[in-house]
Amino acid sequence: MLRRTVKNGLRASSQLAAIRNPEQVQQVDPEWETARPFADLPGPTRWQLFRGYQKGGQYHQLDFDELMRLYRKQFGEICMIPGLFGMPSTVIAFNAETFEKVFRTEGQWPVRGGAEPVLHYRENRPDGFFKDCVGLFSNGPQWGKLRSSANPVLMQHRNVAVYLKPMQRVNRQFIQRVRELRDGETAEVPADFVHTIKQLTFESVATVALDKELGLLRKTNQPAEAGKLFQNIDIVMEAFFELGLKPSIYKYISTPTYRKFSRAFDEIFDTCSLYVNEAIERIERKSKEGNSKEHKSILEQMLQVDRKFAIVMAMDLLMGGVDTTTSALVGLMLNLAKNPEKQQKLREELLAKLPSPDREFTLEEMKSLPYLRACIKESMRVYPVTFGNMRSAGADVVLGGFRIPKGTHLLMSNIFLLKDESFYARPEEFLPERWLRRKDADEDSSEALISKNPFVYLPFGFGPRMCVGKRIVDLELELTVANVVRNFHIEFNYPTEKVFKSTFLYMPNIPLGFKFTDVRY
Ligand code: HEM
Repeated sequence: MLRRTVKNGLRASSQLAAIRNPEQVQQVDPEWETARPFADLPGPTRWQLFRGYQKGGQYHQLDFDELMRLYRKQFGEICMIPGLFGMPSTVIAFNAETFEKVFRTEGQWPVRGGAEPVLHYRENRPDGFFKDCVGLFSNGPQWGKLRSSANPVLMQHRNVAVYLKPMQRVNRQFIQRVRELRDGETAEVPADFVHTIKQLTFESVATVALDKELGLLRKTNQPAEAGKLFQNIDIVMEAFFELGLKPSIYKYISTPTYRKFSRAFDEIFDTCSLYVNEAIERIERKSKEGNSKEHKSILEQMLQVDRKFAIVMAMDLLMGGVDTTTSALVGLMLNLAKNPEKQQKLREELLAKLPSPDREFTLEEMKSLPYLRACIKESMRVYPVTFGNMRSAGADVVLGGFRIPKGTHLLMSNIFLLKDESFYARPEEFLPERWLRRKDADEDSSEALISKNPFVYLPFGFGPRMCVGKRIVDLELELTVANVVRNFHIEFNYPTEKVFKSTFLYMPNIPLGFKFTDVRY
């Protein structure tokens, strides 16, 4: 194999450099010859791990981040966790220099593991529907082809305008729903409010992926098949973490969890196909009537690639876009509730742009809300949505002084760095100011408050494989939080210890009895 120096690749200064120049990878690390062998990586033996997971063992029933904390304490900044029962062995790394090196050498088609249950289902579907279109959770050239078709539709700024109106409508329904749900006396919403937030994020993604308002936020007459789709996405996500993160024999014998997962997936497939077919009819009808929109919807643009692509993308967007955004929104509402002076500062920024309650944001207005953006960024630092990022090594690299062969599964966990004083001053505080540029800043901002290393904070991943929903989620979070804060004072009068439980994602784990009182204009 042709081996070149890795130096140039590691010097690249921006994410774009790696995206534009995949040739920088496939090189040999100059430290390789002197590094320690892979087999010397610290970590538990298979037996210690197996024992540890049994009842009474040290790893038994630990939350994901408790487990990470313990591994780090026991084995240091990099360790090797052997695979059990068909799971791949995984190297876990906790420092930013390692992350940078992995991302800089990830190659043209970065490989991310962890989605095996989805791939297993799709590759084994009897009708072979997914044979030549496995979806964005695949790897290699298959993924590369799909992602090149998805990027121009989903990652372009000019397409953001397409989401604005439907998301505004969903937002109006959500505000109305909060008013219906809150208690007449206490103004608190019910403990299961997370369900309503999930409906909101589901509706928001569906307006993009299916070009359809599903009506889940309505008080009555919620369409049955939309409710079923919502439920099935929930089932799939829960089973996905169970099958993907815990040792399981589902690839060899269909376990009850796998059967539940695949049944839900069958129904998701049927409903998404139905909605896409409806959309095709709608679009054709409009076109015949000479009524086609100037700006094509996302689904119309995906249908231009082909029908199968549109269906698979709709499924992937629904899977990727509901729990993640729910977690981010809950975190942000909690941070604003617990920091009323920051909430008020945000409200002042919003009301300065939109002094009247019944007007809606234009795209132009959305562009100049620096404090809102800072609040969102800071909230995902305080309450991260994922524990970090995953890759398979794209080349032979030296990490933490050890040789890591190409293809090794890597889990890069940044959760501890986000709360580390050497990266973020006053790390436990919610300080949106730390993300403001100098011109928007005040006394609470300081360059010293924020990490200089761009690899510490990567909530949406990195490079060509980064979150394909990034543009959607930016608009969705900005619009939703802006509308909630200009309509309501948010309070949360309960403790916030252990608010989130971590599996692969951090999901809310306590009753969410937020108090919403109307803002008086
Ligand atoms: C706050 C919300 C969100 C967060 C924190 C988030 C985070 C991430 C991360 C970390 C990745 C992996 C990136 C990498 O490997 O480099 C990812 C991938 C992905 N996300 Fe998101 N995401 C969010 C919202 C969304 C939304 C709203 C959608 C859909 C509309 C979405 C769809 C996807 C898909 C399909 C992938 C796989 C992309 C690929 O592998 O090519 N995500 N996301």
